[in-house]
Amino acid sequence: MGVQIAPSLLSADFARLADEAAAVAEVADWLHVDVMDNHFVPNLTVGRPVVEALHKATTLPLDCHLMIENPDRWAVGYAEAGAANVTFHAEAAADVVQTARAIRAAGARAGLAVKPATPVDGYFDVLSEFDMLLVMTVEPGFGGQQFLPEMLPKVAKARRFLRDSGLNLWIQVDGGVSLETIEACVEAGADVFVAGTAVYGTDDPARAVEALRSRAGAAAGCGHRGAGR
Ligand SMILES: O=C(CO)[C@@H](O)[C@H](O)COP(=O)(O)O
Ligand SMILES: [Fe+2]
Repeated sequence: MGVQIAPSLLSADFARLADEAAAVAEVADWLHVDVMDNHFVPNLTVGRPVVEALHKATTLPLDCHLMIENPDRWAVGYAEAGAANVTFHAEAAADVVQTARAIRAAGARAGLAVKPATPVDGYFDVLSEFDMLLVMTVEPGFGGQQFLPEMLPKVAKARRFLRDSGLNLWIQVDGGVSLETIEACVEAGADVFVAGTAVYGTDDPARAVEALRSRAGAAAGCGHRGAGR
């Protein structure tokens, strides 16, 4: 599995989402859409109608990160809306396995996200139900926060477990990922990189994606687009 770069629209211009998606369409692997409900996190962004509209507006696979309560009820709707990946928070779900199965049955990949304070070990026994593990490298809720390097051992531990058990999941990192932090993430075992500020906070988002890919690819030894499974 190669390096995947997923620019986060959270740092884009919300009045021009289709244009912002188009700006990275030739160079990104996925487009990361942060769904926040103002309950699970103290911020409110977009929901299913915007995901449906984006699905029509871009060819990029949509990587939906649900920061919402009761994903057991709502997550499947994002798969039905056309998301390629639907990732929900372990802390918010009553039954992570049932929810993952519902997402997969609706045709999307399932992702499990953990907040910085949540140990990952408690979920090792359910990872076979998932396509991706998201290790948050900031407290979820806002873009532009400082990367938490103390999350890297969590990534490394998860990668070791996946290797030892022969499971083929992506490990995504999200929060404060930049040219300064991406190499350490690769070295810890991450292979999917969400970047908001480091992409849309620049004058040239496409170039920023390419720079992140080349730095991650150099550290991983395989950076070309489409190198994923
Ligand atoms: O899920 C989140 C925030 O909760 C992220 O996806 C942010 O959008 C990342 O933004 P940067 O830290 O890259 O600016
Ligand atoms: Fe996110």
